[in-house]
Formats: sequence, structure tokens, C-alpha cells
Amino acid sequence: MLNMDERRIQTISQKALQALLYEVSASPKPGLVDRFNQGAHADMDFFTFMSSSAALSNYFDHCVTEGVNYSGQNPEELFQALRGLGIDAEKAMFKATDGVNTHKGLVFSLGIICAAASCCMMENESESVDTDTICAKISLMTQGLCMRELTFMNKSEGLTFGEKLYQKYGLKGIRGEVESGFPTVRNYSLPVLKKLKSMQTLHINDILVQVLLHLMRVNEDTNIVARHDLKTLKFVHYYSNQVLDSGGMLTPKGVEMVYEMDKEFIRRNISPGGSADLLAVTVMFDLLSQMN
Ligand SMILES: CC(C)(COP(=O)(O)OP(=O)(O)OC[C@H]1O[C@@H](n2cnc3c(N)ncnc32)[C@H](O[C@H]2O[C@H](COP(=O)(O)OP(=O)(O)OP(=O)(O)O)[C@@H](O)[C@H]2O)[C@@H]1O)[C@@H](O)C(=O)NCCC(=O)NCCS
Ligand SMILES: Nc1ncnc2[nH]cnc12
Repeated sequence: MLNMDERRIQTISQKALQALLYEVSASPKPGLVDRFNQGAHADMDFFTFMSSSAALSNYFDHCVTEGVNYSGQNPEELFQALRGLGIDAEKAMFKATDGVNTHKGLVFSLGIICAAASCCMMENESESVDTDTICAKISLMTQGLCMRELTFMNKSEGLTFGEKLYQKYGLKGIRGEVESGFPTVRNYSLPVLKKLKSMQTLHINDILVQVLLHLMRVNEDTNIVARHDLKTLKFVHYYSNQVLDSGGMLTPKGVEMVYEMDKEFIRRNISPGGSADLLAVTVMFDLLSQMN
């Protein structure tokens, strides 16, 4: 039987599911799956993401519980306990999507955030916990991850894209983002989300697309580099800047440019999947910060 505090902590997993659903629903997202089209993806659509999200809901509950179980203990052990859950969740995702990778990045990122948030809430005996505290815990949980899995990796076969891209370009991808406590979210996208929400005139859909553009102009998205190269990543940064300079989702001209950008990305087969993931992470931190 859960007591009041534990029931409250369990709502963290609902926020993770909401973050997944908000991310895929925001439209139009250049090159990504959304309510309007499949973006630069032949093998998945909006409904694939619904199936995947539903399949992951139990996983987030388990991560929250693990965070509670490991409160007051070594954060690195909490991370190790999560990895088995993450691998099982990836299997559940692939089963629900007939083998398509919809949420691999978010299984990793949101799983860690769920566990870190519940762990911090238990340790601080508080009903809410701020983003900096959760991110500091995440850094402790994952410290040494890049060195262990990228710098001193000693396998030469069966490398994931993330591992190959580190070897080729030195990009740390999602591991670097997590180990540093999500600096791209804390420094760029979360302040933009909070500012746009405080204006109280914009629809949440347009706010989310605008936040995505801000992410796309700075994020070292290994998903783009895996399909293309560093030049294409620079092109995405440049293009996102141009659209934001015209106002993005905040002006009629900017909105026109976002639709044009979607067509151009589909034509060029560009999918900013890493930025989509960080959009969901941004939403998650915002929802957690409103929990009190
Ligand atoms: C630790 C792992 C998650 C790392 O996996 P990997 O070595 O593959 O690492 P990365 O490539 O660096 O990243 C994995 C996914 O993270 C997303 N991502 C990339 N860059 C960033 C970034 N800068 N910030 C945030 N997130 C980022 C990205 O996910 C999105 O893309 C996915 C689609 O990818 P894919 O199918 O490869 O690409 P497509 O182009 O669509 O394929 P084709 O159509 O061309 O065939 C999608 O999922 C988005 O979410 C990266 O893909 C992992 O290996 C691991 O350890 N897993 C075990 C589970 C675990 O430990 N869990 C821990 C529990 S907390
Ligand atoms: N909406 C989306 N479209 C394509 N890849 C994604 N990865 C995470 N969200 C995505």
C-alpha cells in the first residue's frame, strides 16, 4: 500500500508519458513524425509513436520505484540498476512498433530523469524538486559514462551509431548530454519554454515547435550526423537560426518558413531525432518543476 508521499512520487511517471505525447503531437516539426506527416521516416507515423508510448508507461513507473529504492545510496548504483530496465523497455518498444526505433533515446533520458527525480524527492523529503538538483543527481549517477563507453571503449565490432560517431568525430551524443546534466536543456530550451509560457498568449503546440527550433540551432544531434555528416548538422543549425530570425512560430512569415523547412528536410532525408528527444526532456523538466 502506497502512502500519500509515495503516491505523489508515482505521478512522476505520468509526466514522462505526457512528455512523450506532447513531443510527437507538436506540429509541424521539420523532418520529424508529427500529427501532419511522417517527416523523413518511411517506417513510422504518429500511430507508431502512440503504440510505443503506451508500451513504455510501465517502464517509467519502474524507474521511479528504483529511484525511491536507491535514495540515500550510491547514485552510480542506481544508474546500473536502471540499465537492465532500459534494455527491457527497448525490447517492449521494438515489440510494439514492429522493430522500429521510435524512443530509444528517450528510454534512456526519461528513464534516468524519472529515477533521479524520485530519488531527490525522497532524499529531500519534499513534494517537488528543482531542475538543477535533479540534473546534479543525474551527473552523479552517470559520472564516467563517456570515458567508460566512448573514450576507453575496447570493442571494434558491433558498434552503435553513438559509439561510431564518437570515434569518427568526437561527438558524445546523448551520453555527453546526460553526464553533463542536460546543459543544452538547462541553458537553452527550458528558459525559452518558460518565457513563452509566461506570455500566456500562445498555444502549447506553437510553443513546443518554437522550443524545438531553439534546440535544433544548437544541438549536436548524432541522429543527423548518423544519416548524413557534420556539414548537414551545420546546415540544420544555420537553417533553424534563419527561421528563428524571422520569428519562427511567432510570426506568419516564420510559420510559413517552418512548413517550408519541413518539406526541405523530408526532401533531403533529414530527421533531427536528438532534438525531438531534448524537446520531450524540456517538457519533462517543466512538468516536474510545477509539481508543488
Ligand atoms: C546509451 C544508449 C541510449 C546509446 O545509444 P547509441 O550509442 O546509439 O547513442 P547515440 O546515437 O548517441 O544516441 C542514442 C539516441 O539518442 C538520441 N540522440 C542523439 N543525439 C542526441 C542529442 N544530442 N541529445 C539528445 N538525444 C540525442 C537519438 O534518439 C532519437 O533518434 C532515434 C532514431 O534513431 P535511429 O533509428 O538510429 O535513426 P533513424 O535515422 O531514424 O534510422 P533510419 O530510419 O535511418 O533507419 C529515436 O529513438 C530518437 O529518440 C539517438 O538515436 C543505448 O545504447 C543504451 O545503452 N541502451 C540501453 C538502455 C539503457 O541503458 N537505458 C538506461 C535506462 S535509464
Ligand atoms: N517525433 C519524432 N519523429 C522522429 N523521430 C523521433 N524521435 C523522437 N521523437 C521523434
